[in-house]
Amino acid sequence: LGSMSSITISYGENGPVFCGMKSDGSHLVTCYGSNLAITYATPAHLTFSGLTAGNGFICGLLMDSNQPYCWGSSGFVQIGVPQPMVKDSEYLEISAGDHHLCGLRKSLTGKHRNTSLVDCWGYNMTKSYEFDGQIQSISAGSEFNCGLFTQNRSVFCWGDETGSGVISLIPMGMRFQKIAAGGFHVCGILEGVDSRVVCWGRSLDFDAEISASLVDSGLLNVDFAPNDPMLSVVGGRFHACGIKSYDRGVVCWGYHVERSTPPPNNVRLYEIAAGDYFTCGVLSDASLLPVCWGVGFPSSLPLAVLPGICKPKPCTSDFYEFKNGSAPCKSPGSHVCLACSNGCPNEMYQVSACTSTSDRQCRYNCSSCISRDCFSNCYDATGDGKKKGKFWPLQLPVIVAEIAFAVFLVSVVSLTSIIYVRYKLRNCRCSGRAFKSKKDGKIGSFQKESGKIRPDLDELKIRRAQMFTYEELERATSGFKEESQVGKGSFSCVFKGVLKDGTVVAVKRSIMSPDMKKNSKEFHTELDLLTRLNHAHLLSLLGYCEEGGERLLVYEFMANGSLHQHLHGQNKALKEQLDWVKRVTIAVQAARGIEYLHGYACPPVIHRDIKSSNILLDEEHNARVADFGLSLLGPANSSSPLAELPAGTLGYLDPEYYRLHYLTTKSDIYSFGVLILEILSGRKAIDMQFEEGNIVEWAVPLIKAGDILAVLDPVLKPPTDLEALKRIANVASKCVRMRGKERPSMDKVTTALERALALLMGRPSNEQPILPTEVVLGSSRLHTKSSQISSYRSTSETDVAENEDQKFEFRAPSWITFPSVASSQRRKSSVSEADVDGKNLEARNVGNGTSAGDGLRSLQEEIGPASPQQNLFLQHNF
Ligand SMILES: Nc1ncnc2c1ncn2[C@@H]1O[C@H](COP(=O)(O)OP(=O)(O)OP(=O)(O)O)[C@@H](O)[C@H]1O
Repeated sequence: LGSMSSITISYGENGPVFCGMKSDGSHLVTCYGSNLAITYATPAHLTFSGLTAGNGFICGLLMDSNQPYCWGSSGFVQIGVPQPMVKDSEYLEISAGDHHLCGLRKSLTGKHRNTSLVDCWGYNMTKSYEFDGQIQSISAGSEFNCGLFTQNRSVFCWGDETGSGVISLIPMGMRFQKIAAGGFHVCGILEGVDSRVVCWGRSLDFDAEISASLVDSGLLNVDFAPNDPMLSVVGGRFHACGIKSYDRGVVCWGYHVERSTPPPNNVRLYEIAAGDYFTCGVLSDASLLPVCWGVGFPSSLPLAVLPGICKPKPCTSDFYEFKNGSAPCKSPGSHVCLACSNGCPNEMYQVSACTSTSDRQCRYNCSSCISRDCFSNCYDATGDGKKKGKFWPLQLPVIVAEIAFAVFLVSVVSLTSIIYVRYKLRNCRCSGRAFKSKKDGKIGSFQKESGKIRPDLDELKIRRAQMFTYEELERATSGFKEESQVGKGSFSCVFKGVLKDGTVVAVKRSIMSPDMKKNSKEFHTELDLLTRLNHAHLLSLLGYCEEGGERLLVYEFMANGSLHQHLHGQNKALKEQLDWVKRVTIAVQAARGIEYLHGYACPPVIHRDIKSSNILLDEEHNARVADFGLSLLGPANSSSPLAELPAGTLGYLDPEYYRLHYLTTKSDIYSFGVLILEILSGRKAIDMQFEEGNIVEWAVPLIKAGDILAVLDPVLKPPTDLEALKRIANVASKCVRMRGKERPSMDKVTTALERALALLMGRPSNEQPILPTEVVLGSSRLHTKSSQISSYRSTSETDVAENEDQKFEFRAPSWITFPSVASSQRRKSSVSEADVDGKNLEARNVGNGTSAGDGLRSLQEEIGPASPQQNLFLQHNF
């Protein structure tokens, strides 16, 4: 949609893609997004002078031939050079709508010099159009196009206006600097100093009844076009955004759905481009990175792009030449011209006008500061004696008042904190004593009864991470001697240790690598996350030590090591120990741990390194997910991915994330799918001793062909009824689908695994909720706790019991804890096993629109016929 630019956004059922011309002056294109047909086909060696995009495709204007070249997929616009192409025709500008592309031919000469030709290709549009008058620029909407005449600065539009009314609503007698078409509307910036925006068309028609009813019902929000002077404007499907002239800030208007990210505050942008439901802009700083807002796209992208098109003529007045150290344009005599800002933001005055090489400069007016920015700037700028003299008399009273208020505030806060801490310390001492007495009394006898030497484990966990000295841990692990070592990771060694009080722990010691920064980062990530997370199937952190260059983490000791050791170790007996019920139980428990990370931690945690060596087993083979060194706090909404460089382990790494750097919780789902295949087959994720070394490539075709027996681990006898394992294999093959969007979410995976486990154990359960975790899975962890509580209660020490109860309350601060309820009980949503077991997943995705989605759909029904692709995209995104 819109006009040709250095950045563009394609949309459609295969997902959005942002493309931009590289910032290095090479005129090459770089793209980012989930439509593989576009990202894979992005030409690596073709150079372009500008870009435009439609539904599922991108087109660029080739630098060499001045002809369009398109890539991606479209049923209407030919990929490559669109045809039919009039021989030797060259274009000044191209612009794409949903399913069409138009190109403005280079100016004609001679007696035709006052005629303009526009060639279009695609849906309902393939034709050469001739217009009287010179056209300066063209801009494409969903199913129409508009042009701006050079001489009288008036706008004309052509195409299908059934849904938009853009042709009949064109404002008369207005002169425009530039125009931008959106889905069903057009906006233009008026000539003159006020550079106001005027929009017309049905999608921004605020009087329409439909808009009013949707706004009233709270399904959509509508903002009105601002009166601010604008430098640039772009149109999305039902919204428009502009860059304000005085501060290069961004403002959007039109419709936006509740869940959409608002335009960023306090950023300055050079250029913007709109997709259908989101918009991106290039930051006006040295980074030249895009930032995005709206629905369904990351908020920042890791690729620097050019902020404007290279044009083969010098910049006119009102424009200045963009320079970023290196030359932004390859061809000599070409320049990127950026519009000069007009005016200055509040509290500022203009110190220099826009020149041919720089924008106008503004400076804070220190005598009328109100905002913090202004104060800090003026404070910094007081090297100038005169200013200083003027500044202090005016601002001194304000500053004195502020300092007095701050001192008062700090005193109140400190006093409250001191009272609170003293109160807490008193409680701590009490519970400490109580605990001691418990240890001497009933509790001690309980521990004796259970025969375990884990006296302070729960106490440690309640206090979250305890700080250990290096000396303590060195002593606990007998000087980190080799015999104490129980495992080794890429950046750490793990030792078994016994603390002074008898607690058996695992101590993870970072290997001193040259990349200390990375070590330290992983250490702090894990420390930070684990002190806040709390779930029966996540490995608990007991403490840490950070002394000099040493980084140590102290965990509960998992007596049975890792799942990897069991499945792939030398000891065959270990493998046989894990029968089918135990293996599926481990899968369910690990799934619950991950489900907690994705669905109950806020914001969600993406583990990024799910694999069998990170699934640890306690003395009863209950699973805990471990190793959070790579984890990231994900976006609250999994439809808006993070832009992250890939990290993880080969064989488990989500291919979509690996190739596109596009990270959501669905990347963990892929790794978990690999883990299930590993559990079923006993094969490693990558094992080159087999002809097909990649477990996914090997197992998925067999599962799809229904040959489950060929996949199952030959070490174990297959169960008599294969149904449960078949279902699990099907879940795995859905988890490892190439496209993240098509993989099930973790709660659906957990439900399916729980039901398969019940089936395997001879309790087919389809409707009734599954028993609480620990009952089905036999973990003693919570039984221990409840028996502890009841044993405390049975004593006369009621105060002790209360204290213990308080401890349980205290265990769940900002993170939700749900250690004992089956996921099928937790979830109110009508997730059925069919979601993952096969039949309804896709259908459900499509039909599961939220109320906002319904709102948009009805809006679309009202304002115009949506193509099947549009419908799909709407349904998918809302
Ligand atoms: N709490 C624990 N109790 C018992 N053994 C453990 C514990 N934590 C880790 N281990 C053992 O140490 C091994 C290494 O763990 P670590 O988390 O450092 O690395 P990794 O996940 O195997 O590898 P990488 O760090 O390269 O991803 C584990 O596979 C496991 O066998």
